[in-house]
Amino acid sequence: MTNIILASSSPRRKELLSQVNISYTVHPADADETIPKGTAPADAVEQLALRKAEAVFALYPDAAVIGADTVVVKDGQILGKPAGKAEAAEMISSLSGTGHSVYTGVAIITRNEKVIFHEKTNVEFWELTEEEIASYIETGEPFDKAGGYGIQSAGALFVKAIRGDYFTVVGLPLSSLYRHLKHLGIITGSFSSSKNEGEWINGK
Ligand SMILES: Cc1cn([C@H]2C[C@H](O)[C@@H](COP(=O)(O)OP(=O)(O)OP(=O)(O)O)O2)c(=O)[nH]c1=O
Repeated sequence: MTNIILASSSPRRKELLSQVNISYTVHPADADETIPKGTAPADAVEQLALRKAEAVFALYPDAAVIGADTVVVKDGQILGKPAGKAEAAEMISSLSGTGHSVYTGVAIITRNEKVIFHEKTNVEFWELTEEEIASYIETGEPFDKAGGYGIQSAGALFVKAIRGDYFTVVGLPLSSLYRHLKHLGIITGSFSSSKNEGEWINGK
């Protein structure tokens, strides 16, 4: 059985893999996350996911390593994590009352295979008041999240409609990841009732 390693520091990605009882450990990737200006969103998330997976695969050549990257795209512009309150306010205001896309790229690397894919989910926000935006920023939620919001927490209140996999927005498209892992023979199609919490093997 191939060991699965999640190359991520994201507590959400870890929680998501635990939710579906896939056995795994976590080793955050130390990868350069800069991408050339003008890179298309789908290419950007795939390249970054691959970089993260490659960085960790170099340490565990017998494992199946999963890397992922998420960005928000509004009017063709890629929004990563806001650097401060002003940028968070700018990002969330730009999403208010309109639609945007969330792209998550995933790379799976094993000794014999390298699979890279992305999923896209469209999200529509209600019109938000300045007060809502300001008080949301005070919660501190925006700063480690692409686009400055978390759909899985209070950011849920901004969402009018969603089309696509919810989990792509949270940071790991679970059902397509499962299908790829099964296709590669890394997991089987059977489910276990015991929850796997996933040990940190580095960092946290
Ligand atoms: C839009 C959105 C993003 N996010 C998160 C998912 C990702 O963790 C983060 C985007 O940053 P990423 O760079 O994709 O991931 P990360 O830095 O958190 O973790 P790592 O690179 O170590 O894997 O934004 C949410 O949690 N909820 C949301 O609704």
